[in-house]
Amino acid sequence: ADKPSYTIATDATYAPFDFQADNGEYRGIDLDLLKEISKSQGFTYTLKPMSFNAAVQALDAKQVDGVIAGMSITPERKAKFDFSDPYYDSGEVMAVGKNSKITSPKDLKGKTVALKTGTVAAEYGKSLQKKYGFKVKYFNDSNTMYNDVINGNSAACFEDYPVMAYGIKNGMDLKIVTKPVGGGQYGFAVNKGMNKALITSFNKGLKQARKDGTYKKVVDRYLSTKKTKLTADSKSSRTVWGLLKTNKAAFLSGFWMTIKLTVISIIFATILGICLGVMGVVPSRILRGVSSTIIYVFRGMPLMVLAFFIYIGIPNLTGDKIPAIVAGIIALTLNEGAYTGAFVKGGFKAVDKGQMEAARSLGLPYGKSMLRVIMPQGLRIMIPSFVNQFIITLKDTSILSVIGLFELTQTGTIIISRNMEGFKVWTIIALIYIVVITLLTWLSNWAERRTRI
Ligand SMILES: NC(=O)CC[C@H](N)C(=O)O
Repeated sequence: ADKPSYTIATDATYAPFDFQADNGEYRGIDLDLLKEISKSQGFTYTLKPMSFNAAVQALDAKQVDGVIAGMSITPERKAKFDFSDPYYDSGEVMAVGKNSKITSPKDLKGKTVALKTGTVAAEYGKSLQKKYGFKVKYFNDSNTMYNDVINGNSAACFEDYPVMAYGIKNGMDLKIVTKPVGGGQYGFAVNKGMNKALITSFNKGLKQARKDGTYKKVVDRYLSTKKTKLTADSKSSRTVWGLLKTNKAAFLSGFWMTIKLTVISIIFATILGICLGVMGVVPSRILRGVSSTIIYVFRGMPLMVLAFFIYIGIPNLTGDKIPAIVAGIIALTLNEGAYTGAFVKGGFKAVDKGQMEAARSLGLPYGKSMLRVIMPQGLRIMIPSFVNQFIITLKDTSILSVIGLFELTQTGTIIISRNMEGFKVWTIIALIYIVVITLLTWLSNWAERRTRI
C-alpha cells in the first residue's frame, strides 16, 4: 500500500530545532527526529518552513497537517490541537546585549523589549510589561528579534532557553540574565481529532527513538559539547562575493520566486485593472458601482492582510487548502489590480469627451468607439502609471514572505539566520531588487517608445 503522506509546517529559523543548513536542507533536532520517525513508522511528508506564527495559523486553517517547530505544549493550544508526547524541555529566559548592564526585568523601565509574535516567550514578556513598565515590539522570526537587541534598538528579548543558549554558544552577541521559568515542553501538533494516525505514529516512533538511542544521537548532533557549528558558514565565505557564491542556490531560487510572482501577478492585475477601468466609465450605473466597490475594497486593504485572509482566512472557513503561491498571486492580483483599475479609469476619463461624441456621430457603436477611439488614446496616457505599478508589484512581492513564500526577502532572512551577516546579505538583496527594477524600467521605456505615434 502507499505510505501515508503529510504536509508539515516548521519554523524556518529556530536553531537548533529547525533551520536551513548550508546546503539548503532543513535540519535540526525537530527535523532530524521527524525524519527518523517517518522512516521507522513508514510515512512521508512535505516540509513547509515559515514563521512560527504563520505555521500555527496554517495548521489552524488546515493548510497543513501538523506543526513541528519547538512548539510548546500549552493548555490554550491543547484546546485547539492534539499534541504528541513531549520530546524536549524548555523554559523562558530574558536575554540582553553582550555588554549590556541590564541584569533583570527591573532594569527595563521605559526601555523597549523585542518579542516574537505568537510565542510563549512573547506572552511571558507581555505579562511582565505592566509591572516593569517597558514597551514591546514584535518580530516574526527569532533572528530579526535578536538582531534588534544586538543593534541596541531593543534593550532585551524573551526566548526559549535551549534556543537562546544555542545561539549564544554559536557566537551570538547576547547573554542570558534570568533563570528559565515556565518549564514548558515541546510537542508535535496536529488539529484536534484529525490525524490521529499521524500522532500515533509519531508517538510510537518517538518511543522507539528514545529506546534505540536515535533520540540521543539526534540531540547530541546539535548539543554535545564537541559538536561542530552546523549553523555557521565557513570563514572563507564572509565577503559579499563569497556569500553570493555559498548561497547561490538560495539566492537564485528566491530570485525566481520573486520573478514568477511578479510576472504572473502583473499579467493578471493588468487584465483585471483594465476591466475595472472600462467598467468604471461605461454608461451602466451598476457596472460603474461594481468597479468602484472592488477598487475601494482591494485598494483599501493592506496587502499583508489580504494575503493572510486568502491563505489562512478562507481555508479556515471552507476547509479547502490553497497553495501559498496561488494565495500570493491572488492577493497581489487583487491589490495591484485595484490600483491599476483606478488609474485606468482616470485615464479613460481624461480622454476628451468630444472624441467619443465624434466617434458616435460618425456612426460607430459605443463598444467600437470605446475600443478604437478611447482606449488607444487612454492607454497611451497611462503608460507611465503602468510602469509605476509594475515596479510596485515587484516590491510588494516581499510582503508575501509572511505566508511562507520563499521569495528574495524571505531568502535573505533565512541566510542571515545562518551566518549573521545582516549588512552584507541585505546589501545583496537590495542590489538584486535594484537590478530587476532597472531591467523592468528599460523594458517599459522600450515599450513606451514603440507605442508612440
Ligand atoms: N518556534 C518557536 O518560536 C516556538 C516558540 C515557543 N516554544 C512556542 O511554542 O511558542
